[in-house]
Formats: sequence, C-alpha cells, structure tokens
Amino acid sequence: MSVTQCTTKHAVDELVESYQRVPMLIIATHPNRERIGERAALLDLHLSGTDYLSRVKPEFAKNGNAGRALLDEYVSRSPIIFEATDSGGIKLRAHSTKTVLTLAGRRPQDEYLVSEDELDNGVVLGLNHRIVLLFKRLPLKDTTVDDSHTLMGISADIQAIRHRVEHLATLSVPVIIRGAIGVGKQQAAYAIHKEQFGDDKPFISVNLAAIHDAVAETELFGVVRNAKHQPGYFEQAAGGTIVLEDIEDASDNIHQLLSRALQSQSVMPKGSTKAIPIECRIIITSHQESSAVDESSMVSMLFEKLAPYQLFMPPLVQRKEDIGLLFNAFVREQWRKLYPEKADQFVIPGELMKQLMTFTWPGNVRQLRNVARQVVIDSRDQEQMYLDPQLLSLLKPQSPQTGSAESVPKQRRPNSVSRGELTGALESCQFELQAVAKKLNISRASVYQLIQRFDGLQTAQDLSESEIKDSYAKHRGDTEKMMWELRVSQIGLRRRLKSLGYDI
Ligand SMILES: Nc1ncnc2c1ncn2[C@@H]1O[C@H](COP(=O)(O)OP(=O)(O)OP(=O)(O)O)[C@@H](O)[C@H]1O
Repeated sequence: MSVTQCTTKHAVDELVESYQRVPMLIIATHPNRERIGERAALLDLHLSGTDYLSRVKPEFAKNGNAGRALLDEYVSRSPIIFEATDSGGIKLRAHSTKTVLTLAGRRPQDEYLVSEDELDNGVVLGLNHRIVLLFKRLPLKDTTVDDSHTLMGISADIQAIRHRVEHLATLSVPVIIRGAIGVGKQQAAYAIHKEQFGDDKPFISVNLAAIHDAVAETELFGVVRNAKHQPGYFEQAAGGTIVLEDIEDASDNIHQLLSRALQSQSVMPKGSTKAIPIECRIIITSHQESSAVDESSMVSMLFEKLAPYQLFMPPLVQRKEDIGLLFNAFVREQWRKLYPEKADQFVIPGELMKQLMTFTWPGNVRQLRNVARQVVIDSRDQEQMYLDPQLLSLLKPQSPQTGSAESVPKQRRPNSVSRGELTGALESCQFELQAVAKKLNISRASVYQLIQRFDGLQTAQDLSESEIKDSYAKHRGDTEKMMWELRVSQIGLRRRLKSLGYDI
C-alpha cells in the first residue's frame, strides 16, 4: 500500500507544517536534464519503515507540478528496497533488480547500509551510471526549482535566502553577506539589487583589499582637482547599489573612512568641503562566518552598528542538493557560448555527477563553475562530455572540512604584499595562483586581485589571442617556454590554448 493510500492528507500537511525532515530522493542528473532538481519524499519509509525505488515508483516532482516516476528504460521495474533498521539507519537492497545501484565512495554490492549521519549529510546514489540521485533527509516543504533565477539553488538554505532577498529589497538598510570564498556573496548582493532596482541601475562592486591607502579616499569618495569633480565609487553607485567586498581585508585607514561615511551618510570628495549624501544601497561582504571578531575593532563596529541585517551563505558541501542544478546551468551557459551549433546537446555522465556530488568544494560555487567551464572546453570534438583525467583526480572525494574558524590560521592582509614579493612568489611557484596564495598566506582571490592591481602582471585569461599566437609560434607549442615568456601558469595557458583550438 502506498503512502498516498495509507496516510491521510492531514498527516502529510502536519509533516510539512512541522518542518520535519523526511528521507528524500532528489534528481542530480537524468538523461532528460529538465528533470534535475525533482524530488520524491519516501514517506512510506519515514512512516512505516519500507519503501521502493524502480522505474515506476516513486513519483518525482517540482514546482508543484504532477509527479512522474524515473521512467528510464535502463532502470528496472523491479524495485530497490529501502528498509529502516533498528539502529536508525536505512538498508538499501538491490538483490532482485537488474538496476545497477552504486553508492559513491563504496565498492559495488547488492546491499548497502546508510547510517543516520550519512542520511543527514546526503548519500549519492547512481542508477546504471545514468541517473544520479541524492538521498538525504530534508524538510518536506516544497521548493522552487528555477535555473534562471539570479540565485540558483533548491536547498532549504538558498530558498530561505531568496525569501530574505525579497524582503531586504523592500528595506533600504545596509546588509552584510557572510560566507566562505566563492560561495555566492556577490551573487546574493546582485539578487538584492536586481529585486530592488531591476537591471538598469548601477551595481558597483569595490574590492577593498585591492585599494591602496594612498588613493583610497579618492577612489571611494571622489576628488575635486582644478575645479573638476571626479566622482568616486559611492557617487557612481547613486540610485543603485555599492558592494564593499571582503571588509576585513581592507586597511584600518579604509575602515575609518568607511565608518565616517556610513555614520554621517555622506561622503566628502578629496579637495572639497561639500559633503555629498550617500544615495545608494550599501551591501558589505565578509568571509568571516560570524561576527565574533574583536568586538572593539573598527570592522566589528561597521558590522554591528551599521549593518544590522546579515545573510549567511553556507558552503556548497552543506547543500549538495544544489550541485546538480548549478552544474547543469553552468555547463549549458558555456556550451551555448562555445558550441552554438550543438545548442543544448550534452549529457552529464552519471560518473561525473557522482564525483561532483562527493567532492568537498573548498572553492565553493566559483570552483564548480570553473570545473563546468573546463569540462565544456575539454569536450570539444568529443562524442560525449569528456572528463580530463587530471580533473577527475582533483575531484576525488575528500573528507569534509570540519575545522572551526579558530583552527584556520589567520590570513595575512593582501594590502601588505608588495609588488616585489608577489613577483618573487609567482616565479617560485611557476605562476600557479593557488601555490602563490599558500606561500603568501592570502586567499587565491586576493592573489588574483593583486595581479590585476600591479601593472605588468597578468593571468592566462588576460592574454590576447595575438600574444598567445606569437608565443606559440616562437616556442613551437612548448608550454613551459611559453610560461616563462608570458609569465602565466602553464595550466591556465594550456586551457586558453585548448579553448582557442590549438593542438596541444
Ligand atoms: N546561487 C548561485 N546561482 C548562480 N550562480 C552562482 C550562485 N552562487 C555563486 N554563483 C556564481 O559563482 C561564482 C562565485 O560567486 P560569487 O562571486 O558571488 O562568490 P563570493 O562569495 O562573492 O566570492 P569571493 O568570496 O571570492 O568574493 C560567480 O560566477 C557567481 O555568478
């Protein structure tokens, strides 16, 4: 008997209302990519201890639409059986079905035991290497699956942030968005901006770590020189939004300038005596996870007094259910750009999705986006989506990072890195940004920003096609020699060469 027969609507409504979490299957990839993000609650498993998964059961649905089963010809009608165990775990039995069931990180067998903890964190199931499902305990409450939303995601966290974004767009208070590197802080800031102002108002992002003290006042507040007024970032953002990025990486001088401006709600251009009111929405981003920093510091003051509204973006590893949707959208975006003639003709191999779902993503959504881009570039002239073995080894499952904020060594301020020090580190690390970041004890994003700031430094992405062409011809495609001439990483260079169609 199915749960729809044995459970009253009232009981299901109660589960929804109580935000109780129930075992859920979510489609991470399916030969029909439109189905990514559909969910099926295993209510029979939750309520009576047994449930089934086959070609025809359960029904998966999204956005309140009618449900449909997996309906994949390779998935058998004979079910995989899910059974609750006395210890609180779930046994998955695939003895009497032709469907090949695999669990990421486990050797293939007919029976698997999933512990309670694993179910809370999410277990990745593969069906015949074609379909990948996330098996996770989640709230029953419906979510919206929309891969055209500025802030994509089906996790309860992202859905809650989307609601708060809508609310914040109606208030003009400053907001702090916290979260680790690449987690989507800028994206959330843009979502607030878009919700409030639409697309045509200024959205100015200021990387505070990249501003030198000597020019900070001019860049932020503008300058009056020879009776000519040159507006700063705050004025440029008038009528729209200014995002002050990574506030804790800014110098004390910048903190003081900002504090004064935010308290007086006005800016004073250098060389002027006339204050100009701030007429933009202010969003501050921070990679500190909590406000528990030195309470007397200027940063804390900026946080607590001037930006009482906070959004926290959780790391990607805690919201695995978003990975399928995000990866599909990123691949589609790149695919359309690079292979317009093949439109949307790509399939995400189950094996790849399994690896994506079990990786810990220290660089979060940005890293996922980069992997998507590389997979698309590497798939040129391949029958199906091609996976670079190097990329595969990078995506080996890693143990989740459990370190608390205290256990992470404090990073150095990027502003304290001189040009000479950066150049030396780039050379000794053969221009690999990750290695340079480690050597200098700053974030990879800061290395990148410093490269942009100092004249004469560049990354492979900044090279023009003609520079690459000339160097390629001169060194007959030897990428090591090209690296020393162009002074960019070999991996980045190889990627650029591949994307430009060079034979390497
Ligand atoms: N929920 C999301 N939906 C769509 N794209 C996203 C989402 N989250 C992040 N991205 C994309 O991932 C990349 C990194 O996001 P973003 O720049 O917002 O991260 P961040 O937290 O501000 O990073 P950093 O700390 O390094 O400044 C961007 O290309 C962004 O467009």
